[in-house]
Amino acid sequence: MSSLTQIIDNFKSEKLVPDAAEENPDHLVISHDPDHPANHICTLCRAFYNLGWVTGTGGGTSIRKGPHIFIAPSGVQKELMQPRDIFVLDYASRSYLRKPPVLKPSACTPLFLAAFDRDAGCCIHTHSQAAVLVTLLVERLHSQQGLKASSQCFEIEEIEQIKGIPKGRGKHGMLGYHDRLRVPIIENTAHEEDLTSSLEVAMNQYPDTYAVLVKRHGVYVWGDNVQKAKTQCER
Ligand SMILES: CSCCC(=O)C(=O)COP(=O)(O)O
Ligand SMILES: [Zn+2]
Repeated sequence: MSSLTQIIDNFKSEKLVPDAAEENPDHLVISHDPDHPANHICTLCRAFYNLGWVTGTGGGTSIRKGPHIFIAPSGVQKELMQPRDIFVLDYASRSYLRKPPVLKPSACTPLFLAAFDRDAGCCIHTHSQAAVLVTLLVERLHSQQGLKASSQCFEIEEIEQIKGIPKGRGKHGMLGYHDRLRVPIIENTAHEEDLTSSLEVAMNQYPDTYAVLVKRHGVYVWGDNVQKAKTQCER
């Protein structure tokens, strides 16, 4: 090591010169790798917009990579986001390592964290019209049958697509064609973040689920990694 490098390193280790990384956390979101979470969130949200899932600023995606959680900003057109717009949270301390100026982190953040607390690697929230329609249909069926609103759940079997859904957390393999997929439905709230406690209750009541429907709103889907969350959401 040259003596100059050594002097610089000594200065850095004594914190006499701040690391460039400490001064400017942009390195956390700037990468040429398309699979870097900051790039991946933007690519996924553009695709989800084209499916009609995140229109009108609604919905979003969050990815966990190592100690970091990457989160989209709130109230922006999700299909137009750039990596520089992405927030980075330290999962352990729940403190922000990078906050883009002016923007606020997604209102879905506490719900995304509930999925990460269940070992998810990615959580996707959509306002898919199919998801909203399912919640309306189940609501109608329940009221026709005089059932309690608090116990609503979408159940389906003998449909090819459920073969792409894992049996459950800690369980080996995927559901079979004749298995029954159960997706709990929670009541909507006026503010997204207020959904957190009922989402957590549903996650505990249905420990095998990888999705929770939100009545008259949309769906949260998570998976062990980005690919699994995306494909499970598409089903
Ligand atoms: C018009 S969207 C209302 C809030 C909402 O449901 C949502 O999913 C948006 O979350 P954001 O990430 O934009 O805070
Ligand atoms: Zn929403």
